[in-house]
This record gives sequence, structure tokens and C-alpha cells, in this order.
Amino acid sequence: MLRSCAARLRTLGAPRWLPEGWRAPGSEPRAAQRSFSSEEVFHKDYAVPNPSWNKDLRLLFDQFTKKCEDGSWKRLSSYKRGCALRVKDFQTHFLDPKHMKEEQTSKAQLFTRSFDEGLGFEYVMFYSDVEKRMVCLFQGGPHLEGAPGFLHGGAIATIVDTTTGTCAVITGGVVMTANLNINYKRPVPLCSVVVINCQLDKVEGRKIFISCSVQSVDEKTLYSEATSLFVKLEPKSDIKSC
Ligand SMILES: CCCCCCCCCCCC(=O)SCCNC(=O)CCNC(=O)[C@H](O)C(C)(C)COP(=O)(O)OP(=O)(O)OC[C@H]1O[C@@H](n2cnc3c(N)ncnc32)[C@H](O)[C@@H]1OP(=O)(O)O
Repeated sequence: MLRSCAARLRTLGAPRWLPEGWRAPGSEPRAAQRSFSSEEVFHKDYAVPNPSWNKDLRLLFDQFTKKCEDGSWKRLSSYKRGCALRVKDFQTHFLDPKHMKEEQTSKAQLFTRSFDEGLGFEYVMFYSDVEKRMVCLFQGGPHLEGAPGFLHGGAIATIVDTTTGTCAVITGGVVMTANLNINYKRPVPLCSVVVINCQLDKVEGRKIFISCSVQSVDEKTLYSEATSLFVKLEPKSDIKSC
């Protein structure tokens, strides 16, 4: 399934439902190549190095960027907001339009991109069609503290949901998280870099099962393991408004 969806993305070039910042393989992240006007601030690509990235994150970014040279891996660009086409696509899956009013959505921005540089979620995702997996390189900033000196469990759940969710979107299109199960095995030191490896386990009808691990850069420490269930939505039939 993952292979066929990735192949579809390659063939179509512009799928109707895109994961965060997804661009067709081979296309360039145009927004990352120039400066931004105030109107374009939402179009800045955040999945590139900035001064807050530590040595580990830069090194891994360079390693995965190298892997992208032969096309076997793709970096996913990342913005504060999804593209208009994606929002529109998602709207078609809501029964009640009151949840998507313009005055509400105009202020909306992606949770993980809502922190000042270096304070929250610094991350970049790479996807391999060849290896059929998604990798997220993540540095959790000081405003994500839970236990003193360590990352909040909710922050870990957030980046796990984001990574597995992006993998699910590539696999199934418009999906929502139905279940997220995390085992926290070791605390993650604040401001350290972790590598989140996720893979598609199986697809059963509308259900997409994905699992992932959260490890240290040297792979010696397994911080967390998670399994996720995503359910593929059908237009104007799935989400029950409250
Ligand atoms: C902007 C993005 C950028 C793209 C980048 C994405 C990255 C960000 C990712 C963040 C994603 C989120 O935060 S999403 C936000 C958090 N999630 C939500 O708010 C979802 C709230 N829940 C729902 O809306 C609903 O429950 C759904 C849509 C998940 C499912 O409802 P439904 O469509 O009516 O389907 P339903 O018939 O209930 O279930 C379908 C099948 O799934 C099974 N199933 C359903 N729920 C569960 C469950 N918890 N555990 C086990 N199995 C379950 C059912 O048994 C059934 O199996 P069978 O009988 O067929 O065998």
C-alpha cells in the first residue's frame, strides 16, 4: 500500500491531499529559496536548519540530505499552515461547516510550528519510497519541559502523532488519529536530538496501522515505542460534529 501511494504521488505530482508541506518528488521547495514578505510568512519552510539547531541535528540533516541526492529519500518541507488546496480538501470531510469558518481558520496554525525558533519543536521529516519508511529528526526545546530537565510526555506524543500522521496521510490521504499508544521507556533530555523511525504495519479497509520508535542519535537508547491507528475519512460522512 505504501509503495502504491508513493508511486501515485510520483505519477500525479500534485495529490489532492498533502501531508504537511508535502511536495511532489523532484519539485523544489520554492519558498525556502527566497526571503518572505509579511503576507508570505506562513509559506516559510521550517524544515531547514536554523541557528537553534544543535550539532547532532545539523549532522543528521546533512546525512539525510545526502541520501536525497539519488532520489531515494525526500525531505518534507514544513509550514505554519497547510496549503489552501489541502484545507479545502479537508473541509469536504466535515458535515458541519461551523468548524471551518474563515474567521477561525484564518488564525489557525500548526501546533508544532507555533513556537519561537528553538523553544519548541524543531524537526524535519524525510521519507523513503525505496525503504518504505519515514524518519523524523527532532530536537525538543526548553518550552517543552515536563519532568525537570526532560521532555513532556505530551510533547513526545505530539511529535510521534505528527510523524506517524504524515506517514498515514502519504499512505491513505485524508485520515485522523483514532488511537495512539505510547510506551515511555526512558526520559528524553531537554534540547537533545532524537530520531523517530516509523513504518507502515498494515492497512485494513479504512484502518491504517503504523508503528514507530524514538531513539537517541547513537541508537543506544530506546526512549519510546508507539503504535498508531489512523482511520481514513470519507467525504461528509465521518466526523460527527458536537
Ligand atoms: C493538517 C494535517 C497535516 C498533515 C500532517 C498530519 C500530521 C498531524 C497528525 C495529527 C492528527 C491528529 O491530531 S487528529 C486529531 C485527534 N483525533 C481526532 O480528533 C479523531 C476523533 N475521532 C473521530 O473523528 C472518529 O472516531 C474517527 C474518524 C477516527 C473514526 O470514526 P468513523 O469514521 O465513524 O469510523 P468508525 O466506524 O468509528 O471506525 C472505523 C474502524 O476503525 C475502528 N476504530 C475506530 N476508532 C478506534 C479506536 N480508537 N481503537 C480501535 N479501533 C478503532 C472501528 O472499530 C472500525 O473498525 P472496523 O469495524 O472497520 O473493523
